[in-house]
Amino acid sequence: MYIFIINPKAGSGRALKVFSDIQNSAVYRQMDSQYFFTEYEGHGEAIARKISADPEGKTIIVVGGDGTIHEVMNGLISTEIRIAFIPAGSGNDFARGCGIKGKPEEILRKIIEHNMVRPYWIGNYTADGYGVRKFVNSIGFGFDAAIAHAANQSSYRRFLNALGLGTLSYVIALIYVLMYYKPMSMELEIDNEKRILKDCWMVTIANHPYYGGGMKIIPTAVIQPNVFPLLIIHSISKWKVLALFITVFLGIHTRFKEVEILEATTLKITAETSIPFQTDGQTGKCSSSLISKQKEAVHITGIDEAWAK
Ligand SMILES: Nc1ncnc2c1ncn2[C@@H]1O[C@H](COP(=O)(O)OP(=O)(O)OP(=O)(O)O)[C@@H](O)[C@H]1O
Repeated sequence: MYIFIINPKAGSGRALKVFSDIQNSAVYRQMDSQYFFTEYEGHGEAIARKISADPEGKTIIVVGGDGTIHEVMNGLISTEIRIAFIPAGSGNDFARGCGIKGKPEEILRKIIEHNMVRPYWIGNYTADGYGVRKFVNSIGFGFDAAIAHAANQSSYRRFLNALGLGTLSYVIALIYVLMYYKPMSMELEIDNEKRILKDCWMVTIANHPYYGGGMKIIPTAVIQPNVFPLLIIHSISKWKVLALFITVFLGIHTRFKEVEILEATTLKITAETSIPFQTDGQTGKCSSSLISKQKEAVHITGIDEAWAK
């Protein structure tokens, strides 16, 4: 049984058009399927929780953006269920990271005909000691989270997303946040080794390279169990941060001496003040967080042959 979860708001309404095209396709008519539209923020999580309570023989097909797949993964109570993703959001970094390519109908055909599955290890995090939540693409603390927050709040984001210029809204937010943002003091405990960074701009952990609608924030990130890469930017001038972010688009920002890329199995972040954070583009604030990888992989289907393992 294939169960679609569609976010009608994703991609400024694009998910509705994508799902309507899917329903008109020949492949959809052959499928034993059901569908649910999300009706409010967090509804994707509630639907996924209910479906995955009885996972046998089921595949959830998410039609939406990174926020929708984030909700669905957070709702899963079993990793036995298969997950497929048809990108219809404005960023779609999860699809890039997993090698989900092609037109919606082609992806649907791969889901039902190729039957290939790839394990994917999502991340766990806590914020201020509250229950464990999951991140699918990345979690970031500091400057990048402040940018994501400003972009999410902006009036121009919807308009630019509708024109397919989602990354431009990120760039505008970046310049705006750069004007007022001040680096923070953070204590990092990386696999039990403590470091105090007095002038820390950002710390980002990624399950695959893509971020902010196609930027390769950690170009070397690979889908793997147990270990995650973390990128730290600290002790850098404002103007150099701007230069650094321009080079993110070329993937050469990691050559700056102020950029460190490490690997860890656990990371604890603490700060005296509240730090902005973003998980898969959704934002919040906290003064402590613990990050690790979920032990069991989730099973992703609908991927390109070259990516299947
Ligand atoms: N019916 C709804 N009304 C309002 N918001 C909704 C509804 N259903 C889901 N949402 C919210 O929509 C938000 C945005 O969804 P999503 O991130 O998938 O799309 P996007 O922002 O266009 O894509 P991306 O994150 O890839 O840029 C999610 O955080 C989700 O909670």
